[in-house]
Amino acid sequence: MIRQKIVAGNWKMNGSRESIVSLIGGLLKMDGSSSEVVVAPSFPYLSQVNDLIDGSSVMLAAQNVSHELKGAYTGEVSASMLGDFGVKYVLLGHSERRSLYSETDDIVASKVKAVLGFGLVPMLCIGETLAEREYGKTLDVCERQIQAVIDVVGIAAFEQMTIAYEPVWAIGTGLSASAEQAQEVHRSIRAFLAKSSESVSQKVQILYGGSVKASTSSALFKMPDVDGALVGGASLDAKEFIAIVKAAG
Ligand SMILES: O=C[C@H](O)COP(=O)(O)O
Repeated sequence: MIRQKIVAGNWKMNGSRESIVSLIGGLLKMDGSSSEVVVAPSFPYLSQVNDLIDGSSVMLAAQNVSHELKGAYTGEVSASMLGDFGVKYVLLGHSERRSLYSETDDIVASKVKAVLGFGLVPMLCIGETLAEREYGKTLDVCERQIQAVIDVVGIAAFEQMTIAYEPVWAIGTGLSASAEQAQEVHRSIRAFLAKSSESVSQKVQILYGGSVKASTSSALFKMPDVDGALVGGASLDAKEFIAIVKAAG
């Protein structure tokens, strides 16, 4: 099955009104791409970015959401609010949220449910730490993180989702997984999904994230089960990010 590639830039807690005008200005000069290009600014900039990308094919993502739908939850942002600002994708379960903000598999699953309820697309981030890889637990961890979501929303919901495999040891370290290492895990994730539904496993886009750069991206994108990239640091540089999008085709 042919799956469209997605190249998503997770800006994390970076940027200003000014830097965003220049970054999006750079991205909009890009020639047409057959891949879907997505940017994920911090909450305060969603509206600005939504205006700047209006009329282009660039899509908007949020980096987090509340699992609650509305009410007395000071400081939280709901899925319906994200929908109001043109958000299509929501990153969920990023390892920084899991490790720094104690997001458990159950919390991530409830966020996925909230996001799906408003017609947005969860981008479910999964991946193992270095210690887990060294103990041979990579697949156990990825499968546990996915199963927690299947248990709450069901396998069919994965047709409306994307998965980002991001080995924690590769995030922000400059140590990208090799294309072969990524392919091996992506293939196994798809095989795991196939145990619940073959057709869903073939449709779901599985992105790789972790120190993706233009120089390493072409090899990654040649892998049959790598359907794009979730890019952190390199997405803050328009030239580098465009080069990654071009590598995706
Ligand atoms: O969401 C993106 C990942 O955390 C990757 O970040 P990175 O490209 O800076 O390693």
